[in-house]
Amino acid sequence: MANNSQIIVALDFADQHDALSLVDKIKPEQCRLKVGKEMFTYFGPQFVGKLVDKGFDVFLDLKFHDIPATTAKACVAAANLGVWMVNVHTSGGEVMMSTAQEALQGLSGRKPLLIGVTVLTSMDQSDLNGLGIQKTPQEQVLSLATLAAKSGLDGVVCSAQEAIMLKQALGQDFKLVTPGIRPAGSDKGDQKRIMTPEQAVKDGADYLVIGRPITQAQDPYAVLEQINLSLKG
Ligand SMILES: O=c1ccn([C@@H]2O[C@H](COP(=O)(O)O)[C@@H](O)[C@H]2O)c(=O)[nH]1
Repeated sequence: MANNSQIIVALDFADQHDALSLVDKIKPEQCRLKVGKEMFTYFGPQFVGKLVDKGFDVFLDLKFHDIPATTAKACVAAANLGVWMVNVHTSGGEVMMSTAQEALQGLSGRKPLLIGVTVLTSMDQSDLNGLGIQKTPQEQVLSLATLAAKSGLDGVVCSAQEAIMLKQALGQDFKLVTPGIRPAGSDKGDQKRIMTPEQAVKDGADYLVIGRPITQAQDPYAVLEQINLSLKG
């Protein structure tokens, strides 16, 4: 069934049963799901397979970053799990990104979207300076996203704060996947470049990655529904 929800719920749980009890109360039409490093390391491909079998679009957020051949083979392995989206770090460079995309394009069957991580939403100017990077986060995101587009990727992970700039520079079809989404009044946690769901969509974000504001809420389903409704209006 077609899924039009722009929300990707980040399942960051140490207990598989906690994650599945949340998932079992959600329908695939209400959101997509993200499996990241924590749950993949604990529960592996089997857990991903359970979500795919339930009919969810799954974003496997493992942020591959390695030599081109290894990265490409990891992306193919992800595709073989039936995931909808997979990602690499743009800082792996043009050859790494284009090799991964070519490997996915060579597969038969549905190809997952390949997305490049730019500057983590938990980082600000001082974090970049600590890496010896003097550019602003916006400049660094633009430069890495431009490289991702040149390498043939389908889009990037960035903050919604960079959405207007990236849509102008790289076009409407280049997908923007934005973590660091915080409904008004919710806790920032370790996120630094944040935006509300409504503003993110207004600015051009295609997909909103939302973890703790939903998963740690007293009533996660109510929060998910409320955000879905706010995006429709
Ligand atoms: O730049 C990035 C890339 C990935 N993430 C991931 O998104 C979720 C965000 O969760 P919240 O609880 O809503 O903060 C999390 O799984 C991160 O690993 C990101 O935050 N920023």
